[in-house]
Amino acid sequence: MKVTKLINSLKFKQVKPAITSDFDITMLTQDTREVQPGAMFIAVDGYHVDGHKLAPQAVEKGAAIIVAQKRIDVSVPVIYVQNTERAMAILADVFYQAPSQSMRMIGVTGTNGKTTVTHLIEQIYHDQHQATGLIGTMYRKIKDEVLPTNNTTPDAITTQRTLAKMHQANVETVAMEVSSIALDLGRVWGIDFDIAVFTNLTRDHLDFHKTMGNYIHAKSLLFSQLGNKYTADGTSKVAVLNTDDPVGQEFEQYTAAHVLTYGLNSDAMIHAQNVQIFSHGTEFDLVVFGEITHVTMKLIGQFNVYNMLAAFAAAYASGLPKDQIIQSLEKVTGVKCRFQSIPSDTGVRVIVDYSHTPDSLLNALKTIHTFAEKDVYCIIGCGGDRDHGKREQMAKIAVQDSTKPIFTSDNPRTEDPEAILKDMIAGVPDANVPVYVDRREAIQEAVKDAKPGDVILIAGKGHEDYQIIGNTKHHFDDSEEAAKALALKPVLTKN
Ligand SMILES: CC(=O)N[C@H]1[C@@H](OP(=O)(O)OP(=O)(O)OC[C@H]2O[C@@H](n3ccc(=O)[nH]c3=O)[C@H](O)[C@@H]2O)O[C@H](CO)[C@@H](O)[C@@H]1O[C@H](C)C(=O)N[C@@H](C)C(=O)N[C@H](CCC(=O)O)C(=O)O
Ligand SMILES: Nc1ncnc2c1ncn2[C@@H]1O[C@H](COP(=O)(O)OP(=O)(O)OP(=O)(O)O)[C@@H](O)[C@H]1O
Ligand SMILES: N[C@H](CCC[C@H](N)C(=O)O)C(=O)O
Ligand SMILES: [Mg+2]
Repeated sequence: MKVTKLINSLKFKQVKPAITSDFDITMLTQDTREVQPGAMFIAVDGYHVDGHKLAPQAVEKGAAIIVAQKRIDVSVPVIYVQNTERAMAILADVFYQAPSQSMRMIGVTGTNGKTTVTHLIEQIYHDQHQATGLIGTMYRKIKDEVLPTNNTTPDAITTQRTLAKMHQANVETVAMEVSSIALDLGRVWGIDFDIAVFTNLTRDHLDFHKTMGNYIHAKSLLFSQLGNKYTADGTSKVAVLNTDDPVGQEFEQYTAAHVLTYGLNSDAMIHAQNVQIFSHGTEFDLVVFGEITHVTMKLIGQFNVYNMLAAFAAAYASGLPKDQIIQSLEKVTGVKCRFQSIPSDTGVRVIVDYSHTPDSLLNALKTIHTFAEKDVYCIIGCGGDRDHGKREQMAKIAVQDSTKPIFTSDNPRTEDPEAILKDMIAGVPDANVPVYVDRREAIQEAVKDAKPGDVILIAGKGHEDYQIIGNTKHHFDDSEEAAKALALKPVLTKN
């Protein structure tokens, strides 16, 4: 793409020295390690490194022009802007030819349920014979092609590049997780969302946002940035809000789009009633603008009723027929390592779950209690370099809502695993909870000890196939460890 086209897309800037002849930009990047000849390098002042200091390195590697927000001394032209992250979002959208405008973009935000809801949405549109795309915690997915990801919501350039590939592959609908951190850092400024979904809000990421007020504000940006588009052909913008959550009610005020509300409360436009939770599924009556349909789903738990309602509402907002959406949702068996049982003939049910916040842990345990007959083990740790305040809370929930809590390590990252465990124990000074720093040992001991009829929840790491100790990722997979431990137990003979 010609450099002048990119420069012109930035309304307010200074170019020094002025460009005298137009030339081609081969790539956009914010990372010197990726620079190729003819690149536009965007300098970002990050948490660890200031990209401005690395601009000379980018030039050495062939960058043809730099975007900066601080004065720098380099031998190529510099585009000075107020904020390079905002410029990056705009430039990436223009460079990749605004792919989000050609596809139905559904953004999902909230503390818990984003990965689940995006997968449910993907399933619904897949069943409509639409080509789908997905961006989220586990991967980026273009139809059936799975690409790795570093972040739940990647940086603006990676996201726009991915969206462009999706558009080239004729993807029609994209379900995308939008994290509060991404919203705060402006990673999604360049995306034209059509439907924005709010799941719920409870404590998380306070290491980053510092206060719940800042956290809520970051989440609200998805709705305030949605804009408005009122048309008669069904392409209008819609904010899908869980109004059982007071934060969802608050967000009604922040959006100029149409609002579609959902929840268990009968005030919501789309709501569920008569919820019945079983050990292998959930049933409820779905009420859509007064019309009732009985739904039998394979996903377990009240929290999954909310996820179903969110996905249903998003698809309904885009104009899909109610009965077809329900058919898709009824057949979904689950999302990887979100409340997923490990098959075994031992009579012990092991459930791997990605609950790594107080609220999600509580929901997972409450759900287990609706069907557990005997002991409930809860193997739980807390991530290092993350909010310290949630450690005591999660420890308390494990002790209060399971009969056999076991504390262990999650991803200690650069923290001392023993110190993280101490923070957890401080939340339950009077409880005598077994502690295994080694997560493998915690799983082995629980499985060895459990009797038929018991349930073991292994919480916090879900699909992660690694454990981060220091700065190194070691292979570790809760499901794999649980299966190995279960294989050593006697098979239950049925009379
Ligand atoms: C706190 C945070 O969000 N950090 C993100 C940030 O990293 P950073 O600020 O530390 O970057 P840095 O290392 O200081 O580098 C600054 C700049 O210099 C550049 N650089 C750096 C080194 C070099 O040799 N050359 C170079 O050009 C970098 O490309 C960057 O542009 O920019 C990086 C590139 O975009 C992100 O990958 C990184 O996410 C890290 C991995 C992370 O862990 N983020 C978490 C907190 C996060 O974003 N989580 C959310 C929520 C998850 C959820 O709940 O589901 C998410 O969306 O993933
Ligand atoms: N609607 C919900 N309300 C509360 N808890 C939920 C909900 N949906 C899922 N959970 C719990 O949260 C865990 C994570 O679910 P999921 O991965 O769908 O959320 P997420 O928002 O994508 O999380 P992350 O921020 O880590 O990407 C699940 O394993 C489950 O225990
Ligand atoms: N996206 C979340 C995931 C946390 C998962 C948990 N296993 C942990 O490491 O704390 C984060 O990076 O905070
Ligand atoms: Mg997720």
